[in-house]
Amino acid sequence: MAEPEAPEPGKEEFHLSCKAFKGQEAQQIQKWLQTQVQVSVEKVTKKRPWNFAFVAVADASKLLTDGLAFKEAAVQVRSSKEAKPQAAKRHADSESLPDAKRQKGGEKIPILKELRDRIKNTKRSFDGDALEKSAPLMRWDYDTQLKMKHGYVKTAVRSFTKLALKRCEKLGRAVPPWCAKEWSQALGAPQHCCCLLDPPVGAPEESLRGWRNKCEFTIGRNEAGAIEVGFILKIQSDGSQVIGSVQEVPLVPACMQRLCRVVADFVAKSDFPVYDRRECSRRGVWRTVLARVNPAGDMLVMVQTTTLSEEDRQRFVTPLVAELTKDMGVTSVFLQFNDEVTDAARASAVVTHVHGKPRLDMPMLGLKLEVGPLSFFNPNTTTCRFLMETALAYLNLKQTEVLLDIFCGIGTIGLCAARHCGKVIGVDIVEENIQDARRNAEQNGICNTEFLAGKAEDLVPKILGDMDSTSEVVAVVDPSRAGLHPRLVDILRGRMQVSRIVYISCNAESMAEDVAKLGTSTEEEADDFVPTRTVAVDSFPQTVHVEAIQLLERASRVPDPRTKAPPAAA
Ligand SMILES: C[S@@+](CC[C@H](N)C(=O)[O-])C[C@H]1O[C@@H](n2cnc3c(N)ncnc32)[C@H](O)[C@@H]1O
Repeated sequence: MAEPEAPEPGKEEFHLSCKAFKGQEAQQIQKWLQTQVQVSVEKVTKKRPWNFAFVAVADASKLLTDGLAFKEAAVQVRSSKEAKPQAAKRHADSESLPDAKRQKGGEKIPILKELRDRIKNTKRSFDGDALEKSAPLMRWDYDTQLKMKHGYVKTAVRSFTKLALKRCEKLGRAVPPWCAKEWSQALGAPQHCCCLLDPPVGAPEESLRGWRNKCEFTIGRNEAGAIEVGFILKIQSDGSQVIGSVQEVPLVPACMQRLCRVVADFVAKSDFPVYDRRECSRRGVWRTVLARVNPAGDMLVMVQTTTLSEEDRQRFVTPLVAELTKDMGVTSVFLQFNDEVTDAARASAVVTHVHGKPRLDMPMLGLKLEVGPLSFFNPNTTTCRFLMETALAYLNLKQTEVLLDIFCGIGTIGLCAARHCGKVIGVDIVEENIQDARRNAEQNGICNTEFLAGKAEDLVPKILGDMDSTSEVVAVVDPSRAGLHPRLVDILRGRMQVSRIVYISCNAESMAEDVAKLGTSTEEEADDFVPTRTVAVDSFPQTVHVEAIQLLERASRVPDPRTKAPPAAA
């Protein structure tokens, strides 16, 4: 974080700090100084997240009185000269920053896990704007962000052995060899890591901003009560929400920022009210807007309302479509009806295609993929390519192998991998994803794929059970944040046809739990998995999120780095 600009020389300058300053604007501090403390203010330097400010005042006597308080919280006052030597310590002291870790070269890299935990704990009482909420890493340059993410994934890799040791103790079994310190040392892995860690894959300069290809905006009211289309900032105790503008949010592409303004104007002028989310009401019409954009700038938009009669629907659909399709690149418009308490509609909610093309083209590694409003697609088109390339390198497929693409979405990984292997079998719980995957295979002339809808934990045992024992299977798993179902872990570990697993995760902490389980079955003699290589891929610049790719191989195929002994016969 940049230090605040110091006040001009020659003025009486003070460093004020107070926990209630956090989230306040400079004008609020200035107003308090003038009206409550009654000092004449020359200058206030303060940024919103900081809990401190630099002020220059004409008469310091009132500032230096005991018991100075802002919103009933004590204010500490020091002269700026006195405060300066503290500046280096301030990163760690500030309530808004995670503890920093000093690297060998003297550079300080904040610890991402602490920031993530802090954000999780203050979710409901968040007191900032949409920029701070959705782009909390903005204050660090991108190089530092990438180091923070690499460090976070490294911490997760370090926990593989700790979690495996705990599990072995619980199961009363011996610890697998890859947990030994000597294993890590012989491999030349980073300290306390049981496997190699590749350099992180970052986003290119041109896609550090406006990278989201899909956003879901809420239609509601901002702090001042005006209609706003943007991100939820706060949920109040009565169920109402405060919506923050996305006009300054760097992850949102300019076309979607414009869309939010256009929809807000349209809603403000419409005869239908905004949906009131308070528990005592839960009435109204306008709820959310979903937008997807492709690299060509074509946009798909889905507007969610409560269920309307055909007559009411007709009253606003034509003018809404006219407004949306004026000059924003909107090529598809959908409506969704949702009468649930939350805006997360059920899979059975009615979705109607009301204008334009029914699908949006998403090019990927030479393929032409198509997505609908509800299909899953990686939210960052640029880094999705890097993610696919890295996953393919980790998969290292052979023509004799079958790729099991578990949690396949619209088939992105499987379709990119299809020409490198004998067959792809994809599984996803969402029927629309599977239909898209089949259509995508057909449109790209890919004939060696099969996509099945259902729960992975139910379908994968059947798929592997139907294969003969000599089949060579490689699995790629890309689950949601919760990680793998225990039944899926057991089946992947227990079926010897599965020789490698490439685990793609948006939550390295749940992945670590699964890696420990895949590496330690109840049977000590079993040929369990060994984590062999990891990499962080940053698909989410400016946010606290990162993807990790982990390769796991059967112990019998991994040479022991301590003895350089060849792998045991598979
Ligand atoms: C992180 S996405 C992965 C998408 C895909 N691999 C890609 O590259 O675009 C997780 C996917 O898991 C699916 N899913 C969630 N729970 C599931 C389950 N129990 N069984 C099968 N699929 C599931 C979701 O529908 C979603 O498409």
